[in-house]
Amino acid sequence: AHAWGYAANNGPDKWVSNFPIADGPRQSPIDILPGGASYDSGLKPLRLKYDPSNCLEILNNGHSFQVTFADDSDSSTLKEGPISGVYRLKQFHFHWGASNDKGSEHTVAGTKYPAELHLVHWNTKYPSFGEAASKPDGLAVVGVFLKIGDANASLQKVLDAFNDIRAKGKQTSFADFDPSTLLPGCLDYWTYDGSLTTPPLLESVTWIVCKEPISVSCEQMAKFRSLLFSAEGEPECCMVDNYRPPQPLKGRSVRASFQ
Ligand SMILES: COCCCN1C=C(N)c2cc(S(N)(=O)=O)sc2S1(=O)=O
Ligand SMILES: [Zn+2]
Repeated sequence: AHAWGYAANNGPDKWVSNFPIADGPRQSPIDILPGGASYDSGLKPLRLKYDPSNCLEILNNGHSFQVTFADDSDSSTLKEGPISGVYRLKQFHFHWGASNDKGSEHTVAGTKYPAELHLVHWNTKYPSFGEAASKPDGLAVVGVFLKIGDANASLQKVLDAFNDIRAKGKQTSFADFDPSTLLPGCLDYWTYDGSLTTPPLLESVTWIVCKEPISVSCEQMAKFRSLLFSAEGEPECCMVDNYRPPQPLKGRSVRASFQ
């Protein structure tokens, strides 16, 4: 069976055949309707503390690129917000479009952003990431929209590593990067219970989507699109449109940390 991807023959509409949970009750992403979200004064501010020395490497996994962190201690963590306990940062990655009119996974009243950042954290009440990934409260992903504007100096550090990871399976060391430099100034957020947006689509994610986007320039978006879905020696296939479209809300409520 061919692996999952984003092409016509293996893309989001085909995932259900190998991953039936694709039609489950708490799938992600969703279209966020600000008018339909309910303000919850009990929601705390996000408490993010990241240690740049935990940054290990950057890799092209064939469906996105990700920056991986050492998660053997509580030095890069997410606390408070809608969650209880301590969640450790495992990796961050992005989703983006072939053009600036699409690319984000979550949408806001139908608005698509050119890209979306995901910071993936796992609940330390479980012994490992792999264990956590299958539990309903196992993961917490912070989503940040990217909007066309000024070049983003922090993002540029990540893009400068792309020449070493252009093809699927390539990886290179990537050190001393502080992912909090990729966060917007205001950390107001929407939150809801959802899933991984890629196979295995596990329904284990507390989603925390920031209302305020960060900036990315057109040139920087072009750099994202210079990556390849394909491995070295295969016909070149540009890594673009690696996003799953919004899924049915199925009765879930979306809460807002702000009025
Ligand atoms: C047991 O491992 C299960 C899969 C592990 N992961 C793979 C992804 N493709 C993935 C996508 C994620 S997303 N787009 O929902 O943030 S988080 C995530 S992940 O949790 O890092
Ligand atoms: Zn993602």
